[in-house]
Amino acid sequence: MAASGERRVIPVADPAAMAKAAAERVIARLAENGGRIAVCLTGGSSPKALYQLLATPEYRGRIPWDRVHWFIGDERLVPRKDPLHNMSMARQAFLDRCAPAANVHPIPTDTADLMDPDKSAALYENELMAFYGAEQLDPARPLFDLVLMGVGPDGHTASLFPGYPAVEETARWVVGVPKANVEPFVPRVSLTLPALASCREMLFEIAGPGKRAILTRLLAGENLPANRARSQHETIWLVDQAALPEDFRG
Ligand SMILES: O=C1O[C@H](COP(=O)(O)O)[C@@H](O)[C@H](O)[C@H]1O
Repeated sequence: MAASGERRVIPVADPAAMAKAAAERVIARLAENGGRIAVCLTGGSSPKALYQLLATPEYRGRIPWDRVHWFIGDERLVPRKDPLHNMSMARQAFLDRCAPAANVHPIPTDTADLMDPDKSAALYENELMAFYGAEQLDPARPLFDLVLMGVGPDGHTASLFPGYPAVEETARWVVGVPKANVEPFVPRVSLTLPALASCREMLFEIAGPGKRAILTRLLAGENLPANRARSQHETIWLVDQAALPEDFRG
């Protein structure tokens, strides 16, 4: 196991192998906790194959669904039916078929007065604090058993974009992200680095040739949000061959 704050890069062949490797890590991490389990999901395209795999007979029976609670690391303030809605993607891929409805914890986005990122963030922060049972994170008792993450082409992770204040937040668990340098942009809500770090494992999935340029910068140590997102315990980057820069290929 990697020491606190360290990151381990695990190369995999392709997106299918990545989904399988990620699914095995999910199962192993869930098996370590005999009580109530908290998983923070991610949006984007990268985790979809993993989510679909978790609903297959091979994996479905290995997950203690009644004990696992599913949160989301960031959300766009769009209606639930919008394809950009991160939790809806996870619901369609596996949660709606497998998880008890009460164990799915979406960021609220679906009423007109909640289309305000700060309001939505405050509500989700309250929900997380109520679930955790405290308003301060205790390093000895992580908020999440597992946090899944992805990397955007500019080095953002969750909805923590380079150069925007949300990346520097140290007190809040969840913040509104009213703007960022992406087009088209819709207001977002994101867990902060301290909240995401409060986990036993942070697992990134990074795949495809479109990720190679940003991965080269990240592996060179550039100060970007995805490089600053580290678990207090174990941080794993699953990277497929197409995304891996030449220097790191075996
Ligand atoms: O904007 C987002 O992008 C990142 C990366 O997404 P991917 O499609 O490149 O995998 C994702 O982690 C985040 O949840 C999402 O809101």
